[in-house]
Amino acid sequence: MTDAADTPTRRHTALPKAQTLIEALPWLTRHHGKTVVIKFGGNAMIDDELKAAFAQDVVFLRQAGLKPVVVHGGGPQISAALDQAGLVSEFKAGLRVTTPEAMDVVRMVLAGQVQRELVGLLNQHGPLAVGLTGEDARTITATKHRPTIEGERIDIGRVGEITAIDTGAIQALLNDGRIPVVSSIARSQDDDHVYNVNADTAAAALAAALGAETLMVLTDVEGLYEDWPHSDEVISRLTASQLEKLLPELSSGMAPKMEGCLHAVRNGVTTARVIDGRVQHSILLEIFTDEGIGTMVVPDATTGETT
Ligand SMILES: Nc1ncnc2c1ncn2[C@@H]1O[C@H](COP(=O)(O)OP(=O)(O)O)[C@@H](O)[C@H]1O
Ligand SMILES: CC(=O)N[C@@H](CCC(=O)OP(=O)(O)O)C(=O)O
Repeated sequence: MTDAADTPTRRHTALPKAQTLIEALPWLTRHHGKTVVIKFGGNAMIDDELKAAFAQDVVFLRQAGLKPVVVHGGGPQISAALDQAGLVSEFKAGLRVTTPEAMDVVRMVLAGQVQRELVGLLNQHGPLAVGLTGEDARTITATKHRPTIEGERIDIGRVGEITAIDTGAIQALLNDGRIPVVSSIARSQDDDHVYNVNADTAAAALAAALGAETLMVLTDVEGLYEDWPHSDEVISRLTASQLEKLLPELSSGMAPKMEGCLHAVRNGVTTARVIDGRVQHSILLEIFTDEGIGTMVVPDATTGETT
């Protein structure tokens, strides 16, 4: 009698699965115990299936022995809520002009809606995710940010420039096996109010402060385009110095992302990657296979292969 495990059909389906698992072994070994900060952009949260796949990937990383920290955005969601409240959305230097009334909406949408939804999706897999904002346990402290446009410093309201990160609460959650989900709102070092911080900037600052191995930024394009918007040729790899030269040419949402990547790799993070959040399971493909896509930024001194 033939053993079921030996039937041709069984061999046919089981072997490719085993090969896929074995292919992941070097990456599992390399990343075990490492902290990965994942920025999930508002524009990448476009449909329910993608959000569910994102949650699966993050839980997979946790179960594979990595320490994922999620920092989420919510730009489009904030714009929709402001619109509903009859408040205008205006961006200057890539940042939302945030009046005190707009700040209430930003806080409500990020901490009360987007973060809650992600925590809920992650916790469908177990009691893992804990949501916090930069206000909690003084995780992110900021002062008023005054960007310079055409040589002039401008006032864009309650937008924060990060002055300090306290990683204590996040480290405690990681040590307890939890997945922190952080909203990019900072406590003010100057008054009792709070500040709106760009989520890419917050993710990069947290990655550096946590000594993360990887910063992964999920967005709604394939990576950094060489000649945007004229071509969709993706730059696959950049050193910190090469990126620094490109920064002045970058516009809109890409500027804070790439500034964040530069900050991260200049402050101890081994790689910073911008990847396409519209591709299901893009996190797993990036971490555990050689199918990595998107743009990878590495520190200047890196000569060896980093995948
Ligand atoms: N060089 C570039 N390469 C790719 N995208 C760019 C570039 N410059 C600007 N962009 C714009 O940046 C957007 C991503 O930033 P953003 O809208 O803030 O997304 P997120 O919500 O993920 O943070 C892209 O959809 C694209 O419109
Ligand atoms: C100061 C500032 O611009 N804050 C952002 C915070 C959310 C964010 O960054 O969301 P995305 O990652 O989806 O763009 C905003 O108000 O839209």
